[in-house]
Amino acid sequence: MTTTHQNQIKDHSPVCFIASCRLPTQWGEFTMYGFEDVRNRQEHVALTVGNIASGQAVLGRIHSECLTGDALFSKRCDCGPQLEAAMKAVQQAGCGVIVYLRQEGRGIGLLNKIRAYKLQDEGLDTVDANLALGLPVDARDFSLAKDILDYLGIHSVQLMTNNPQKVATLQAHGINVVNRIPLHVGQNPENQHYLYTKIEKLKHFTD
Ligand SMILES: Nc1nc2c(ncn2[C@@H]2O[C@H](COP(=O)(O)OP(=O)(O)OP(=O)(O)O)[C@@H](O)[C@H]2O)c(=O)[nH]1
Ligand SMILES: [Zn+2]
Repeated sequence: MTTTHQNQIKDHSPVCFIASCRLPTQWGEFTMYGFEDVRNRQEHVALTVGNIASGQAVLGRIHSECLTGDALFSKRCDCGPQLEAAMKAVQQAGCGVIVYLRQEGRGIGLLNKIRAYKLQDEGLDTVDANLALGLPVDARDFSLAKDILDYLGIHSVQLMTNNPQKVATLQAHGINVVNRIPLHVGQNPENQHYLYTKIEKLKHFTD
């Protein structure tokens, strides 16, 4: 199906709404909304529960794609357990949103992330591995999340994250982050150094 101009979220937005459906999961049912970034045909989704457009601050997470952690059970990171915890929390609250952005590997893509993982196997940390490849430490564009939240009628969130940059960037794009909810799950011996580097170099909250 081709994207039509009238699905565009806003005049200036590169994101188009395409379709929505039910998504039953082991934790309960979500509504899944599919979006397309017309610049690069990248596909993103949002999962919602309950009355998200009431004007109240909505419990939410902006999750970045991590094929290895979200789908392949990798212990190198904490992404899978964070996604699971966020989906459960939204279901328990009876209202909320998960915006799932397909910005794999902090935006460098899956194959570059594998290259970065190889350098980490040889001793570099998650930041220096990206730099050694001549790639940005973090190439994600959170403005897409703003456009998707706008489409859903959400202007204010209680954000589940440990990443101060994510909060700051969302605020800068006009999403009111009224509260940050720590999300410390999925620690294991394999991701100990990775989590340490996020705290030391990327200044993630330890709470
Ligand atoms: N380049 C690169 N990306 C990684 C690595 N490990 C995880 N990622 C990606 O990092 C993204 C998750 O970002 P994180 O920095 O772990 O956490 P965050 O989403 O910014 O912060 P939280 O909201 O607290 O989870 C996903 O896109 C993963 O694919 C790595 O070693 N190298
Ligand atoms: Zn991950």
